[in-house]
Amino acid sequence: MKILVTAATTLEIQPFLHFLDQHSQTVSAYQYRLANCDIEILIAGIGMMHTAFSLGRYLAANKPDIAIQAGIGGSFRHDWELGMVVLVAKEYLADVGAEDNDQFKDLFDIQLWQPSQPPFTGNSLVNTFAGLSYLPALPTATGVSVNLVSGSQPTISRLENKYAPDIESMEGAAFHYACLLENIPFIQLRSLSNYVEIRDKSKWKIPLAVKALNDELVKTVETLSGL
Ligand SMILES: O=C(O)c1cccc(C(=O)CC[C@H]2O[C@@H](n3cnc4c(=O)[nH]cnc43)[C@H](O)[C@@H]2O)c1
Repeated sequence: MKILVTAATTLEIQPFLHFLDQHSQTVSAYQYRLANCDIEILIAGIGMMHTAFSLGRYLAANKPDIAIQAGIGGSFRHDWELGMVVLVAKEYLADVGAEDNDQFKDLFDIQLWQPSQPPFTGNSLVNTFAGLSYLPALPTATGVSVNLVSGSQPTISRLENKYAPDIESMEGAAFHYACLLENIPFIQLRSLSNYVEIRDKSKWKIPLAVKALNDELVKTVETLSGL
């Protein structure tokens, strides 16, 4: 089995890379052999443009049996604790569109995209989890992907009213889009590093989120590898 693990930054999956260095055979840079699995790492960069380009280039030359995106993200849900890990079931592109005075309209609203045009289901990018031999038992979440991290009450309310999101990231939608178009079974794991609120970096819990994310990533890859 060939597994692709992709992240925006090395920092987010550093403990997983350490695990691979200790427990697998290194084939070449960012390529490992663990039990009966080939594992490739793709550090795609922050944001949807970087993710789409990196993944598009990778998937043009490779066909993994499963792709896993691992990253930290912001939570709209204040009843969810920071450090919790979720499985993202659907993604919205939440800041691509047009402003109409004080209203935001996405590309479906202004009919530049049609609902359910491939690979969308309605106006979202849905993971049916088809073709996966294992699915981590985690809470599922609805994600919004943005270019501009939300940090004002009007923006947060707009996103909550329009998409009812649980979490926010800067890459999830690009990952879903690429995997759906290429028919690659996929899993997006996100751990909650912060709440989506007026920006206060001092409240972020990045080390906690990275540890929880990587514990889950190791478990997932070990299970997929039959360990
Ligand atoms: O300094 C900032 O204001 C800032 C804002 C968002 C993210 C960062 C990062 O350093 C991490 C980038 C990475 O993290 C994901 N992420 C984490 N929290 C959020 C969020 O609340 N909204 C959107 N993205 C988030 C994101 O996917 C990036 O890859 C710094």
